[in-house]
Amino acid sequence: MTTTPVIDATGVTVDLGGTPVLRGVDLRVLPGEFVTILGANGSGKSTLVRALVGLIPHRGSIELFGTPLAQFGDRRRIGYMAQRPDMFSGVPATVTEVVLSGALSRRPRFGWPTRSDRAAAAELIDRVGLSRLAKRPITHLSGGQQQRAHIARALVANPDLVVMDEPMAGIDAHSAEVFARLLGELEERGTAIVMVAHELGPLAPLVDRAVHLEGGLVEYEGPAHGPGTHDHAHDHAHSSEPATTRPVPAEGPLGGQS
Ligand SMILES: Nc1ncnc2c1ncn2[C@@H]1O[C@H](COP(=O)(O)OP(=O)(O)OP(=O)(O)O)[C@@H](O)[C@H]1O
Repeated sequence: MTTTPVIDATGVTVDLGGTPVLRGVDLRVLPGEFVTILGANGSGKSTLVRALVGLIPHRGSIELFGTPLAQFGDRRRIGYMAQRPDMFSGVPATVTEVVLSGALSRRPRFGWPTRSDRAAAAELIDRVGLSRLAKRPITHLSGGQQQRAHIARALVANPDLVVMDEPMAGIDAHSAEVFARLLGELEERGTAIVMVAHELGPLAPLVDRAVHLEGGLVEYEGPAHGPGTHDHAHDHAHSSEPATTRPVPAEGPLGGQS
């Protein structure tokens, strides 16, 4: 029996402002896989995830859950978190409203939040440590607290695919551990995760595969090495690199955990 990939992208090419930003990227993600997109600033990471969720036009082929992107209508199966999400910055929405909006936008028909939507939102707000701030306008929260609210928003509809662009930016060590536990639970339930990251920290052991972009091309694809995936003492003894996950050329087949 073959498993339908959650994402099957071939030759994804994107031009922005007349400049080629992605130049034929292939990406295949299976249910339950956690793939991290790495690369220097400007290498095309955000452009790739935005193309994958249909936010910007592309050439090449993208299929989600076996359906071409243009025909894919089941948006509630996808939890997306943009880089530095600021869509609520001009709106006096509370933390609860922001998190609940993640459930509403993924319902087939727009409607009032159901009791289970509210329960799911309250649980996630609690998990990310924002219960005390649930009724506050999101703009009154610190940057890291807002980031945690947006993480809760992306996960509230129990998606089958989570796409996140640098969700760890600005969140503290304890919140990163909580986030790792949430993602670990999703991964166990078969949710696929695609995450743009510069540092993985406690997420590193969850990652199945790293895709490293350079100049809009896949420069490396294979196991992610870094803290949590191999010996820390070895890192400190033999490397002066910061505590970040840096892929190295693969020796084994793709998709394996080192
Ligand atoms: N609207 C645009 N018009 C023209 N060029 C753009 C546009 N948006 C992005 N770019 C360019 O596309 C390239 C890739 O940008 P992208 O945001 O995908 O990079 P990134 O790898 O996510 O970087 P970072 O690590 O800084 O978030 C950059 O060189 C950027 O300047």
